[in-house]
Amino acid sequence: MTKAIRRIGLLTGGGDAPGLNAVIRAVVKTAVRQYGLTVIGFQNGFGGLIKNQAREMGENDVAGILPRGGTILGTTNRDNPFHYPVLKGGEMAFVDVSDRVFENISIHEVDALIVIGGDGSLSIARELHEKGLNVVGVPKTIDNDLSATDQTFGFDTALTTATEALDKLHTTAESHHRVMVLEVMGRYAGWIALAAGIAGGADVILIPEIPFDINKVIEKVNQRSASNKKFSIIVVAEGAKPQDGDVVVQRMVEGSFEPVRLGGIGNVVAKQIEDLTDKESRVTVLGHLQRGGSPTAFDRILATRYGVAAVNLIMDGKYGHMVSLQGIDITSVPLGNAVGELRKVPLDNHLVLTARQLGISFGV
Ligand SMILES: Nc1ncnc2c1ncn2[C@@H]1O[C@H](COP(=O)(O)OP(=O)(O)O)[C@@H](O)[C@H]1O
Ligand SMILES: O=P(O)(O)OC[C@H]1O[C@](O)(COP(=O)(O)O)[C@@H](O)[C@@H]1O
Ligand SMILES: [Mg+2]
Repeated sequence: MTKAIRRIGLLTGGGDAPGLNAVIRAVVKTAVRQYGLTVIGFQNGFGGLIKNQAREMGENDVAGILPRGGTILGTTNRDNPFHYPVLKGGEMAFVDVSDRVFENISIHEVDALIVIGGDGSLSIARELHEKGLNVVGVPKTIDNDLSATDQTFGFDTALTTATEALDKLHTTAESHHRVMVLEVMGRYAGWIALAAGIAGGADVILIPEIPFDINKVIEKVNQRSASNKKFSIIVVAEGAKPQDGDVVVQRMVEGSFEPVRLGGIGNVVAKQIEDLTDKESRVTVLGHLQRGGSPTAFDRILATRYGVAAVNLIMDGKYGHMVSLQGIDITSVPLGNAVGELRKVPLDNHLVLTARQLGISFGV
């Protein structure tokens, strides 16, 4: 007979996304009210599970956090228990410390763990499940590039922030007859740029999935000038690249599984526009503003539904699964599916087709 569930663990991993607190709140409320469980929150992603930084969480601890951005548990994009940095003879080495995770799980008598994270955190969750831990996953990323769910929470808020930025850039672009470039997040997938570009009325959208030709971008700007539209708005994903070049790397983050941080393509595009046209151009890099602030109503609802469903998955004994949005239903998929291929923008996606019909240029 399977052991009765009395205590569950919870952590948030990877880059934060608006809505994490809404998931935490829903997990605690459902666990406590519906099933009479005790919830242990591990702090700072897998770091807390490795270093035994944990605390019990009751309904009072989650009061008032629904509209708050960030995560009250803290997070990190380091601290992989299967690839953990330690100093050995003055040199940094990466070792497997996953046994510590099992020790701490046992210290807190946790029967099952909920991991809220992106492809990285969910990959670790899958490995821990393969090693015998009762784990379920909740998908998060503002990039919306997890293929096993129709949408991740955080994306709608990031999209709203990017759209508001485009609205503001429009008024100043119009006054100064300038070309305004907005660089948004999205290292492998251009969902934020694409959706915000349509919602914010951009003239050019540059995404990682469609390498661009700067001459085509300039052609669009010049066409607009010729038709008496003296300004243009360009939205570019940080992972966009020219057909004859590569992505622009901003920095390397030591100790990170994926150390490359992108950024700077907006400046490259703006400089080329100034060099090759008679227009002035300015760049805005939206950066982490997209990851901060209060989640939209859509993200609060999605995150809440995910949190409730994750506790139900545990009670159903569906370990090694992740909650997933399929159409309007919350279902579950194996963690293996969740961390397979990233969901990039297909070239025949309805948003791409809509943009093309509106005359928005993808720089090709
Ligand atoms: N493909 C992968 N397989 C295993 N671990 C990974 C992988 N990618 C990232 N990680 C680890 O997962 C953690 C979180 O990854 P990160 O990409 O920052 O967040 P997210 O969970 O949002 O994808 C980091 O500790 C990183 O070392
Ligand atoms: O937190 P950092 O190191 O600045 O990372 C920035 C990256 O994180 C993201 O915001 C989200 O990525 P994850 O979903 O993998 O956490 C990317 O869009 C961006 O490239
Ligand atoms: Mg990741």
